[in-house]
Amino acid sequence: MSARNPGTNLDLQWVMKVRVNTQSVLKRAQNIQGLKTPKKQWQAAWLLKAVTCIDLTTLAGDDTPSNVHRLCLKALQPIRYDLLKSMDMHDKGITTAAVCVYPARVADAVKSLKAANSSLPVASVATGFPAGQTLLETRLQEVRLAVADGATEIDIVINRMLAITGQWEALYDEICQFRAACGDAHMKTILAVGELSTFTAVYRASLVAMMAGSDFIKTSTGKESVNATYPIAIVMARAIRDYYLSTGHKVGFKPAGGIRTAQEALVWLTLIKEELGDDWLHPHLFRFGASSLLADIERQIYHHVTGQYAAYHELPMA
Ligand SMILES: O=C[C@H](O)COP(=O)(O)O
Repeated sequence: MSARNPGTNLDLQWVMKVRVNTQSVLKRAQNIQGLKTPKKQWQAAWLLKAVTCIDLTTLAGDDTPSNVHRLCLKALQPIRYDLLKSMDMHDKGITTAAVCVYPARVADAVKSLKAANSSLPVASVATGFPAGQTLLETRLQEVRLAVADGATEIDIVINRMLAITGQWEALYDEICQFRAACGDAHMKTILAVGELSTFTAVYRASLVAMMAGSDFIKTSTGKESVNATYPIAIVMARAIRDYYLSTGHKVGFKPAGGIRTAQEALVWLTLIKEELGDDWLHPHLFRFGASSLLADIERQIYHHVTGQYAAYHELPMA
């Protein structure tokens, strides 16, 4: 990951003066979706880039040490070796950016990666994921325990009640406390945008999260009914850009929830390139939070290499 965002004091005046123009955001999103995405070998290259930006995720009630182990092995060899060899990419060390699990599974992931002699980061969701409706002390302790178990990235969820009711100072204070509890672990702040009522609220929550020292802002838990959408991403990307122009600190962006196809991944990369520029097209500033995107990307790469579509059973998945 890159240099950390140290955060700033809460600038409430800035937060409150923001107004987002819904129509122009929707128009921009349509415009981006209409742009041509790369084809042939350029598409394959972009898809490999997408792979390196995935936080390969399992966040299920029935997660066990063995499926976390499989997830880790898949993160370390995300694309079948023979396919990479055909593209002369077999020796480029392509892995996903991280694995992402529940706090209780962090130790399993750390153990599997260590056994594989890998330093791939383990990200843990925390702070009462997905609802964030546990007591503050419990949420803080969850962060500390995940870090103690070896997580080097923590995906916190914000207290939506504070954002929905406009208690920005209280939200800032909570996120600052989470940042302190993270210590050296990088903090991604999940806004759960599907539960915030307006684009203006999304922009304000993004700003507050960055002022409080988030290293990334992330759209969703994947458990809300509305997760990562392109219009919301534009609002968050503009907040990231404005924060960078004002403070000089680059904050990363992580869309998450419902991103399943290679074609969507290409649109997301286009959106980031258009809105934030090439600096953000790297895992230290951009991640996909996704549990099943990799399967489709590997399938498209199989098609690129062989000219045929693989059955899902031909590609070993986490
Ligand atoms: O942070 C990651 C999300 O929970 C993943 O959501 P997904 O299962 O819809 O890909």
